[in-house]
Amino acid sequence: MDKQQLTPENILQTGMAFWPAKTLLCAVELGIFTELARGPMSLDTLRERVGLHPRGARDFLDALVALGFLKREIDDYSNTPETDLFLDRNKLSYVGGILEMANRRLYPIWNNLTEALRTGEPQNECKNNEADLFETLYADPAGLKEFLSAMTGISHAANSIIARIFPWKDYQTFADIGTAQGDLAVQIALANPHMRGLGFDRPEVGPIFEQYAETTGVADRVVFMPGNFFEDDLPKADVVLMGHILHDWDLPTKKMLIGKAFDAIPPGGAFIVYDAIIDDERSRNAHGLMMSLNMLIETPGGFDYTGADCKEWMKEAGFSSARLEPLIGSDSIVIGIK
Ligand SMILES: C[S@@+](CC[C@H](N)C(=O)[O-])C[C@H]1O[C@@H](n2cnc3c(N)ncnc32)[C@H](O)[C@@H]1O
Repeated sequence: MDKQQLTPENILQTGMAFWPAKTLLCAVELGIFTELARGPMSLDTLRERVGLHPRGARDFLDALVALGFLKREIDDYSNTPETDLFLDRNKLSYVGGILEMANRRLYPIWNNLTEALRTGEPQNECKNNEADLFETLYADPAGLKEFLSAMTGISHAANSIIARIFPWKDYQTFADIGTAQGDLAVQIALANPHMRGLGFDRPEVGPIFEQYAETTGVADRVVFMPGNFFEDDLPKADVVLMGHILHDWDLPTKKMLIGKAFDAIPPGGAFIVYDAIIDDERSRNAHGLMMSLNMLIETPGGFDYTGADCKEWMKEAGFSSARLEPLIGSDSIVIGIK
């Protein structure tokens, strides 16, 4: 290619991408979208409600307009249809939990990516102490709530699709392993009134799961089972699911969990694995590859993997077939049939 046709645009946009990211994350932290969900507001009213100094307020709000997250008509600011639906904390459709966690935890620890790349060591709350991440986060009730809500935020869109595209009519029961707040279990139950299931997770998660199942109206068909997948067998069900579980752990643990899933389902049963699965050529799913870098920063041995990797591990565990199905964005599922 002629050098004159080259531009540095992609390089500069990516290098400076923390500007728009941090602008949006601050807006979520400040509750801008929740405030504007009450109705359009002038600069001064909004500024006072969320506590902004006059100096940066106008540029901040107009930057959010220019980024496509707010609208401004005459002198009033309002949410866009997307920010009103997904970033108002008072709506069940809120996905900002993942952005709150990104702002408070991931943004500072990603500042140590270079160190993680040089040492191979986690850079989060478990840096230099070898503690279990979940035990550490869940020791603080606010940390527990933030993490579980973050999981709903990052998984909700894919959960709704899994609840619709899988042939649920052929099955009766499911067990979602490492269920967090339980959004996948809830979406399956909402979309498939004949299905009954459970969410399996560490005991601390129980009350938040149960409250979510109650609020969403499926508590009669979706229950919580406390457990530890290192010590316990997995609950028996026609379909076992693991969303964002395998990527947290090293290869021997991944294989152990796949083996436990195999033992938990009957012949003909299904095991659904769901992650930001990397394309087999490892050259297109940038989000999946960076999710793996997030596992480098967050865990001692976790990593994301390709569909081919996962299918091979399933076959090794005894599954008779395994297939990959893309979901939305960078997410895919791998379905193993026993
Ligand atoms: C990355 S989150 C994934 C949550 C959810 N499946 C999703 O996709 O949004 C991992 C989950 O595994 C759970 N978990 C971690 N260690 C566990 C263990 N030893 N036994 C059971 N669950 C565990 C955590 O509490 C957390 O809910």
